[in-house]
This record gives sequence, structure tokens and C-alpha cells, in this order.
Amino acid sequence: MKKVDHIGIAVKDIESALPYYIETLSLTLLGIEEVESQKVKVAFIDAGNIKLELLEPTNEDSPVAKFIEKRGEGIHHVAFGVTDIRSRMAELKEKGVRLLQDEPKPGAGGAQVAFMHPKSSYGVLYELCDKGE
Ligand SMILES: C[C@@H](C(=O)O)C(=O)SCCNC(=O)CCNC(=O)[C@H](O)C(C)(C)COP(=O)(O)OP(=O)(O)OC[C@H]1O[C@@H](n2cnc3c(N)ncnc32)[C@H](O)[C@@H]1OP(=O)(O)O
Ligand SMILES: [Co+2]
Repeated sequence: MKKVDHIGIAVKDIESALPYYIETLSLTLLGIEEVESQKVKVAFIDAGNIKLELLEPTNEDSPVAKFIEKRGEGIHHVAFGVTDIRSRMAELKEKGVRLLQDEPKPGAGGAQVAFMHPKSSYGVLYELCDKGE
């Protein structure tokens, strides 16, 4: 794992959460995009050494919609920046980590992403995020 790339934060509505981050906390909005493969709209916020990724569900089957329904708004996942995601996935699988998919999926900003089940990661949903850098 190279470094933590971002922290995902589930919100019901990006538009209503943004002023808190931008005006109250004086952070900078980097961009907003929709990520169809994950059924979310995301807003990236520059928090200095890390990014915050606000996640708003785009429909009721979204993993983020389920999360909010069950656990409320709040910290949803931690994303490690990696290179060569397929090799990282193979290594983790070999070590007994339960991955949530066999193939990487398209994430935000053109990255390839994969997730590890929180049940094999001591209660934390971890993402692998490969931007090809
Ligand atoms: C755009 C992209 C990017 O950065 O580029 C993103 O981040 S997209 C970010 C959104 N995409 C994703 O999250 C994709 C990966 N996530 C998933 O596939 C799902 O959300 C799962 C993590 C498998 C959970 O779904 P499932 O339907 O199994 O829900 P469930 O409510 O039955 O959850 C099973 C158990 O995991 C726990 N659980 C669920 N979500 C959790 C989370 N975020 N952090 C920690 N624990 C979590 C539940 O409380 C439950 O524990 P108990 O049994 O003890 O109650
Ligand atoms: Co993420």
C-alpha cells in the first residue's frame, strides 16, 4: 500500500453537505462527478495531505444508500493508493483477504478500484485505488 488516497464519507445530499466543508471548514472543492459503476455521485475535497470523498447515492440499490439506511451518514471507507491493482488484489487474496470483486472496476477520476470486505478487515471497508501513476 503506497499511501492513503482518500477517505470516503457517506452523505444523503452533496449539495447540502458541501457548504460545511467549503465555507465552514475552508477546504477546497476539487470536483464533482458521477460514478455509474458504484451508483454514487462524488465530490472530492482537498484536505491537505489527503482527499475527502463525499459519496451521495444515486439510487436506492447503491451500496451507499444501504449504508446510510443502516448506519447513518459518516465515514464509509478508507482508500489506499496502489500501483498494479491486479497484482495487489492477487496478493491480498492469497493472504486470505475477502475481496468484493474479482476484477477492478472503474472509479472516480479514471481510477481502477476494488474493495475488501469489512468482515475480513476488522470492521473497515478498504478500497484499493489505482490511478496508473
Ligand atoms: C467512486 C469510488 C472511488 O473512490 O473511486 C468509491 O469509493 S465508491 C464507494 C461505494 N462503493 C462501495 O462501497 C462498493 C463496495 N461495497 C459493497 O460491496 C457493500 O457495501 C458491502 C461492503 C459488501 C456491504 O454490503 P451488504 O449488502 O453486504 O451490506 P450489509 O449491510 O449486509 O453489510 C454486511 C456487514 O458489513 C458491514 N458494513 C457495511 N458497509 C460497511 C462499511 N462501509 N464499513 C464498515 N462496515 C460495513 C455491515 O454493518 C454488516 O455488518 P453486520 O453484519 O455486523 O451488521
Ligand atoms: Co472511494
